[in-house]
Amino acid sequence: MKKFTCVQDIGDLKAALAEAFEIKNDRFKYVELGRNKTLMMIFFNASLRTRLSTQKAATNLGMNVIVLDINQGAWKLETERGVIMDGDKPEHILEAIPVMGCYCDIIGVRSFARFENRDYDYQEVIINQFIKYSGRPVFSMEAATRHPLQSFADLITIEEYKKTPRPKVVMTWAPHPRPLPQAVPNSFAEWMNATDYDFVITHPEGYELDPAFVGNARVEYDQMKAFEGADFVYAKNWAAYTGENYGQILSKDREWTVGDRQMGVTNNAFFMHCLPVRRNMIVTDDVIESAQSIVIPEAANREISATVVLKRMLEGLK
Ligand SMILES: CCC[C@H](NC(=O)CCC(=O)O)C(=O)O
Ligand SMILES: NC(=O)OP(=O)(O)O
Repeated sequence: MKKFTCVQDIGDLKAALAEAFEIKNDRFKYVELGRNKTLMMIFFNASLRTRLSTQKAATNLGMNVIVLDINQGAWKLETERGVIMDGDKPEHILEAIPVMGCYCDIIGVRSFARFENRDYDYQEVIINQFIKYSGRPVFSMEAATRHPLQSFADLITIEEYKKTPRPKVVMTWAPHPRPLPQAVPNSFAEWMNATDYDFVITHPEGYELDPAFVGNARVEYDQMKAFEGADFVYAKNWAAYTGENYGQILSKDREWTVGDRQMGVTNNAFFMHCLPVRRNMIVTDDVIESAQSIVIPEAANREISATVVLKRMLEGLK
C-alpha cells in the first residue's frame, strides 16, 4: 500500500475486515514487521483519537514514532507555489515535505479543509503534495474531503454490532456552533456506499453533500422519516458544500439534535459519532450515555483500522 486516502485504497472490504478482526484478536501479532521503521505523524489541525490511536497502532507493529504539530514549533509554511516569500513564512512546504520524508519510512497527515476555496479543498492540495514529494507511503489522518481511518473504524464497528446482514444505517446532520468540514460525512458515505447496507442520509435542505460521495444513497429531508426502522444512527455536523454557501452555516436548528424523540422511531438503533462531539447540539446527554451509544467502542476501533493500514504499508516496504 503506497497511499491510503479513500475507500478504494483498502481494496476488498471483506478481506480488510477479516484482517481487522485478526488483528483485533491479537494486535501484537505483527510486532516484528515495524522493527527499525519510523512513522511520522504530521498535524496541521488538532486531534485526540487520531493522534493516540495511530501512535498506539505503530507501537503494536514495533515502529518508532515522530509526531510534528506543524503550527507548534515548526516554521510557518508557505503552501502556495509562486508566492514571493517576504512575509511571515520562512519555509516552503515543497522543501519541508522531502526533508520530513528523509527522517521516516511512512507519513500520516492531518490537514482539514480551509473553506477559503472549494476547488482548492476538493483537489486535496496539501496531502497530494505529501504523496508527490515525500518519497514515502502516505496515509490520511483526515484531509479536506475524507477521513478514511475513521470510516474504516466505523465499518468495523457496524460489522461487530449489526443484528442483520444488511442493516439500515442513517447518517444525520446535526447543528453545531462552528462550520465543520465535510470530510467525515463524505468519507462515511463513501464507505457505506461500498457495502450492501441500506444507507440513508438526512439533513436540512441546503446541506447537500458532493454527489460524488452521496452516490446511490437515499437522501431524506425529513429526519423522523429517515430514522424509521434504523439499526444505526451516525450523527455529524457539516458546513454547506453547495455553490456560494460553501463553508457556511445555514442552520443551527436544534430540532435536529438527536434525542429520545428520534431514537424512539428507530429499530432500537445504535448511536455512533466519530467524536469529539458537542453534547446537546449534536446529541442529548441521555442518548450519548444510553446503552445504545457505541461511540467508545467506535473510537477504540480507530487503533484497529490504523494497525491494518500501517501493516499493509510496512508490507509494501519490503
Ligand atoms: C474527527 C472530527 C474532526 C473535526 N471536528 C472538529 O473540528 C470539531 C471542532 C469543534 O467541535 O469545535 C471534523 O468535524 O471534521
Ligand atoms: N475522530 C477523530 O478523528 O478524533 P480526533 O479529531 O480527536 O483525532
